[in-house]
Amino acid sequence: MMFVPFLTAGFPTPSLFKKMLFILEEEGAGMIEIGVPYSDPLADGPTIQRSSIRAIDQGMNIRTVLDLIKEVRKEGLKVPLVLFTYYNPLLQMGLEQVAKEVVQSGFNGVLVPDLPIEESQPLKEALKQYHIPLISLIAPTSFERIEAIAKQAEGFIYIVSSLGVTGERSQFHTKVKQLVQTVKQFAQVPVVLGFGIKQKSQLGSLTEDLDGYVIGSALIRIIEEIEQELRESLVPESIESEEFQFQFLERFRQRIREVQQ
Ligand SMILES: O=P(O)(O)OC[C@@H](O)[C@@H](O)c1c[nH]c2ccccc12
Repeated sequence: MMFVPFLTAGFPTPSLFKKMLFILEEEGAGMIEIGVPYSDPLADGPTIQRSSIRAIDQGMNIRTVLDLIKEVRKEGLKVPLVLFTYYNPLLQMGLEQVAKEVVQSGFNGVLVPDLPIEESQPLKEALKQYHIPLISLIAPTSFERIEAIAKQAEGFIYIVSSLGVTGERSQFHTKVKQLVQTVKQFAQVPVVLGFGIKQKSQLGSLTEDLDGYVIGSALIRIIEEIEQELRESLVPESIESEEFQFQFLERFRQRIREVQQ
């Protein structure tokens, strides 16, 4: 079962974000989703939105995210990375340009949550020249639509466990098992599940049909908690200090081990 963390790029600071990518790789992440913070995030719950606001305040946008990833690749990060972004910033940049820069900066896939499959052809074609898959999201919907999306999927399929926005949930929708099995039946690529997962153990028997699980909001909350703890105990140290970052990353590593249990 592949662990697929989601991080908002540049949160809580660009330097800690970069270092967390290396920790996630060391701790066994199979792939990492990198969220470009966006001011009008229709599918993001409150936790992801909070992290986006802070990242935007620190200058994060599609451009700076591509640059950050180029840096971590130069520094030796190997784990596959998926660019997670809304469609508008891509349209503004121009799809041809996006495709070129996505591959140059070292991303391995692209996921655009507000791009319906019916409108995805231009981006898919642009990315195809560089062999970059456009990842499909599947939410609870009709059998026919699941079949259609699953059959054309590239890279992997991301199943959204429930309708609504991202965020931790205490229980999954009762139909999730059925949804996962339906997707799996048609999929030619790996299938991962996301939305509302705090820890691997929560998946129970779903692990039998899945290839991976995504954890987003719970990780953002862990980051906020560690930051808070350290601000209270290391009062004079700034978040940019070596001591703060060292302590932060040690605690982060520990928590990453826990969510994979
Ligand atoms: O936060 P959660 O509940 O762990 O779910 C992952 C999710 O946040 C991440 O994959 C994501 C962030 N923004 C999105 C928009 C749509 C679909 C998925 C996402």
